Amino acid sequence: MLSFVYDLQNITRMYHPQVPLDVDSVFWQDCKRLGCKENVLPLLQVMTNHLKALREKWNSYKYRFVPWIAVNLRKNERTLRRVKDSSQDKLVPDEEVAASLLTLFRDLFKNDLRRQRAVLHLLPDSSRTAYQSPHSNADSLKRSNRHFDPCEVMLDSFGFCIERKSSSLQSAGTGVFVAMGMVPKGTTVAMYPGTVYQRYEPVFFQSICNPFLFRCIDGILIDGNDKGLSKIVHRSCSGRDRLGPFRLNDITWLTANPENPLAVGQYVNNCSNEKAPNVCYQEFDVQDKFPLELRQYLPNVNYQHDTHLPLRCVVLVALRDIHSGEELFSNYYTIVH
Ligand SMILES: C[S@@+](CC[C@H](N)C(=O)[O-])C[C@H]1O[C@@H](n2cnc3c(N)ncnc32)[C@H](O)[C@@H]1O
Repeated sequence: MLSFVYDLQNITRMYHPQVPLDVDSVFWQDCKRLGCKENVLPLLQVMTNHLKALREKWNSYKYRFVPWIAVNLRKNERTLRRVKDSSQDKLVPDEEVAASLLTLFRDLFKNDLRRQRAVLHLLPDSSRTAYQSPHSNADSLKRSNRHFDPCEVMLDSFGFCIERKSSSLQSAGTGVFVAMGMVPKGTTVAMYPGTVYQRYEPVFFQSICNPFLFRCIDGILIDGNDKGLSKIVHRSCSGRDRLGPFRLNDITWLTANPENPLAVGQYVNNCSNEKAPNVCYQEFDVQDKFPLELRQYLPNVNYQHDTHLPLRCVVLVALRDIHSGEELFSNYYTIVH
């Protein structure tokens, strides 16, 4: 045992050279009084640090560990979202979601006209005129002369904007907050970006150590991880799906400054018994009539090229009015009865 303790002390010395092992501390005196031949204080410090690191890792991982979910879900009743039928999962109609996205995407497009010349050139006259039409209010006039930050555009279009920053929950990493303005109940607050996999498509390697895999009710998966293999796959699929100058999806959500400011929904944290959910996920299939020039802001891409299915997106919708400074919390688990 003592040799084991001795080894650990040497390890402590290697990793914590600042820990004085032979200090004549009160603790060491107590150890000696208890008959210990070695100073176990550094050993205890190392063990405490390791246990702390392990506990943090577990706290962050447990939400993906199926046995933990099975045992604990019912204990945390508040963290469950229950819907009677999968058809009742949607809080607001698809038309409302589409209208919100179109409003924001049009404003983002107008804000970026200088870079959109090649696309603009190929649009029918009516659409081109609509994007280039003189603006009515003073704010929009200013915008026509200057390129605004996407978050400013969002604030102008929706009356609020969101941002990523350190979560208000301990050891929950990054979260998403309402940075400015107020989000009315039923509004589309964010989008869940990522590569879309049909239920039969391979996702094993991308899923390793990946907390960003979102499973839709029908089994479609969205990989919202902005690092590693997931990032490479998303970039590759996005580069593949181009139509001349028309980009059909957005890859800037993989960076710190997404062109579509909604595309940070993958960073929304799970609610807890203390923090009630204020947003919920809602699936949204992009229809063929969605304007080609605005698809460049869609943060999702199909893994498979020749799928005839509409592109699956997931949006987060406000469950109540959410005020500036509040963090967004969703339900990671929806139970369909
Ligand atoms: C989809 S990610 C959310 C973004 C994450 N916060 C980050 O910074 O990468 C899911 C992970 O966030 C962490 N998380 C989410 N909700 C949490 C909560 N209520 N308490 C602690 N950790 C949480 C867990 O590590 C979980 O695996």
